[in-house]
Amino acid sequence: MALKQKGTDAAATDTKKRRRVGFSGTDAGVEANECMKVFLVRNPDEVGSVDCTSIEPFDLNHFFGEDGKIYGYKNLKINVWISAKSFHGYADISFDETSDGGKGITDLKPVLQNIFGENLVEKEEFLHTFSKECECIRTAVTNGSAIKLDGSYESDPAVEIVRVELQGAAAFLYSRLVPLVLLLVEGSTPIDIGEHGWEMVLVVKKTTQEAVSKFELLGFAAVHNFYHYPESTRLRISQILVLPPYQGEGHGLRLLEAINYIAQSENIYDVTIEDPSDYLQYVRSSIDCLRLLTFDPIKSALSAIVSSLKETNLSKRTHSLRMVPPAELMETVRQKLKINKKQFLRCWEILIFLSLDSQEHKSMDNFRACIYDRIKGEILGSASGTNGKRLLQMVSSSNEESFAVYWTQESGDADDQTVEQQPEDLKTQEQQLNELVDNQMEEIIGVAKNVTSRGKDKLVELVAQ
Ligand SMILES: CC(=O)SCCNC(=O)CCNC(=O)[C@H](O)C(C)(C)COP(=O)(O)OP(=O)(O)OC[C@H]1O[C@@H](n2cnc3c(N)ncnc32)[C@H](O)[C@@H]1OP(=O)(O)O
Repeated sequence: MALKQKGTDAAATDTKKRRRVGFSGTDAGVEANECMKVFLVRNPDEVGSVDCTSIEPFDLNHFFGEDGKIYGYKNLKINVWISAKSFHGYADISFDETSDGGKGITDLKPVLQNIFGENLVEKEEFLHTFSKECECIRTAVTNGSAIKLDGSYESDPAVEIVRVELQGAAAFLYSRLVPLVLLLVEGSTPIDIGEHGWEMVLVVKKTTQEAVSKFELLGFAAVHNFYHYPESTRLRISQILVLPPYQGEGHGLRLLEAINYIAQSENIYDVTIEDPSDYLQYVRSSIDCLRLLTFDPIKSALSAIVSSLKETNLSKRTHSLRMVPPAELMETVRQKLKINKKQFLRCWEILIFLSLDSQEHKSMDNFRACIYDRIKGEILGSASGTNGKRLLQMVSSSNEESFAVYWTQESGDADDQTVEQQPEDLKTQEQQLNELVDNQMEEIIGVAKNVTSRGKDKLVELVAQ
């Protein structure tokens, strides 16, 4: 890590020699997101340059204290280069002056250590890693087994998917990847590689020069195999990351397909994803809907619900119409496709939407009314009818969903007495519900569009049922 005051040489890194100046007024600090940049580099020539691939961490602020700010520096710049070959990092820190303007001078070293750990090295060592430390990917890959998926990477046979147990060389590789995981996978913490049952699925690109194979890592997923009573195993995708230069090229999708393939070929109980990001959920639902479009057992149940949505008038309903599939169908989907119940329910709504004519107002209104009733039921749960409930959470059965918290306006419940609520500050429960329904409709429409553009022929078959 190089720490330097602008206009001075490396010798000036001694903090004691730094000139201290006063800030006019209290030091407002600078957000880490504004002064820190991270670059992914493939060769030594790029080190020190800010014109190479920069990665966009979801939020650097959260590494820096409660308010995400760095105090005591003028014109601070933190540039970190990460090697795409060994995943070592080198940090260059520069600033004009330091001064305690009332909030101290943030000690940057421990924060960077928290993110980059032992991967962070001095410049000279970092430059050496490009020739010396290229082996960690190759060693991990050589210990793994390739997964061949039909139609996958036909256009680029150099790209391979490899499955490795998370121990030895693979565990070492994972430890090198931790900083990228922390920076790019929101809310992540390093997985405990000492725990039994972890594996990684890697996407790598192989180049062979002078009979020596070299591998470039494009992405990976960390997957946990855990026991399911009485005698099966579930697969939980804990972290999935496609390196920024390669995102949007289909690698995330292939990783998910490879994991589905493993689950089906080894008769795993089902596949779950731990707290999926919105985009990952979108990619996952797109794939699962496409798989379900050609899965015959869903067709009759789907066509029955579609018919009732076309015929019923739900606008004056006294009880809710539920769009849930039959329990035995959920079980068949789990057994054959390894799609867990929660995920199948999501896809089920998307498939119903895809089977409806968006120009037919009645069936679309009915569809929305069903989504509304479902969300309302999830939120109010057993408390429906007691509208005064102040705080509610939606908890997933598969332990993979986010929580939602709602306040309602009505009082009367003992809990309400503890919170001072100004009616003008609150949205009504109805508004909150409608917002949620709008968001849900947006998600459904987003996936439906993608599925339509990629599976037109399969869709024609489905709608013709
Ligand atoms: C559990 C967790 O880890 S949650 C956190 C997930 N990870 C992150 O957020 C880290 C940063 N992001 C990433 O690493 C990646 O963006 C990921 C893993 C989320 C997705 O991987 P990517 O390689 O970027 O996505 P990929 O290219 O495979 O797919 C995305 C696009 O291809 C489309 N696509 C391509 N082929 C197909 C196909 N056959 N069927 C359906 N969709 C397809 C997808 O629909 C999507 O299109 P769009 O965005 O243009 O509408």
